[in-house]
Amino acid sequence: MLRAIGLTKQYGAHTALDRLDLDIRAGDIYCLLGANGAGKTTTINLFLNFVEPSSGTVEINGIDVVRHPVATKQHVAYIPEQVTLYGPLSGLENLRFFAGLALGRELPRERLLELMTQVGLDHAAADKRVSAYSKGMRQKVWIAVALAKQAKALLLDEPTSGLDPQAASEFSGLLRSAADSGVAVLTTTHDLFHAQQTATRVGIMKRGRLVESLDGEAQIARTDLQSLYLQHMRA
Ligand SMILES: Nc1ncnc2c1ncn2[C@@H]1O[C@H](COP(=O)(O)OP(=O)(O)OP(=O)(O)O)[C@@H](O)[C@H]1O
Repeated sequence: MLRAIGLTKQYGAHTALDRLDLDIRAGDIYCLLGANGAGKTTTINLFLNFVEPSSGTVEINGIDVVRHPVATKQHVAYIPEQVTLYGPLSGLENLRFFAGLALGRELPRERLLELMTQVGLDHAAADKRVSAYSKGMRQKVWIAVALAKQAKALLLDEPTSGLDPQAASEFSGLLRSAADSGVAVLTTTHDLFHAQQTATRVGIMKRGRLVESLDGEAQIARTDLQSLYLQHMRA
């Protein structure tokens, strides 16, 4: 679903991403780890066509992102670190607006409420102004937009930064249910605990290169992720 082949991004003489190969399938939750500047956000930005590759290929659902940027965007939802919503509007009104933009049609209130409930926002919360929402609640609205859009792939940049442990755990649950319904998830994170709890696959990046891959929950569960991570950072 999310595929990178020899994906490389140069900024002048600096190689931000160096021949990345990734194949993230429906149902995967792929957590990309790495120090500041390792190339994680660059990877997400390439999938979103925010930047163009210097070489290599990037595909969503088998479609080339560079050649068909509009078609590929229909299959993907993106949740940035800082979620932008309209503060004076309620969560439900925000969902109506952003889901409407994504779908090109307005969803009825019952469907919007159903989506809000699905992401753990009850009717009272749905009708509250977003300016009173916590970061976790704001992210839930974006997950609801992704569900409304029936996105096949979900891209997230450091989604748990600034979330308290309970909100982060709820967020993990939402990612897992999205993956269980066949969504391919790619998320960057510095939160090793979140990765260990949530991922079905883990990649560790260093200076633009993927230096470690863990495949499957069993392998992740028996790995001391922190030791492995620090070992790579020290090497
Ligand atoms: N627009 C740009 N122009 C020049 N260099 C850039 C640009 N964007 C990113 N870089 C460089 O590319 C490298 C990778 O950056 P990237 O943002 O992908 O790292 P990251 O792993 O997401 O880091 P962080 O954890 O801090 O978010 C860094 O050295 C960064 O300075």
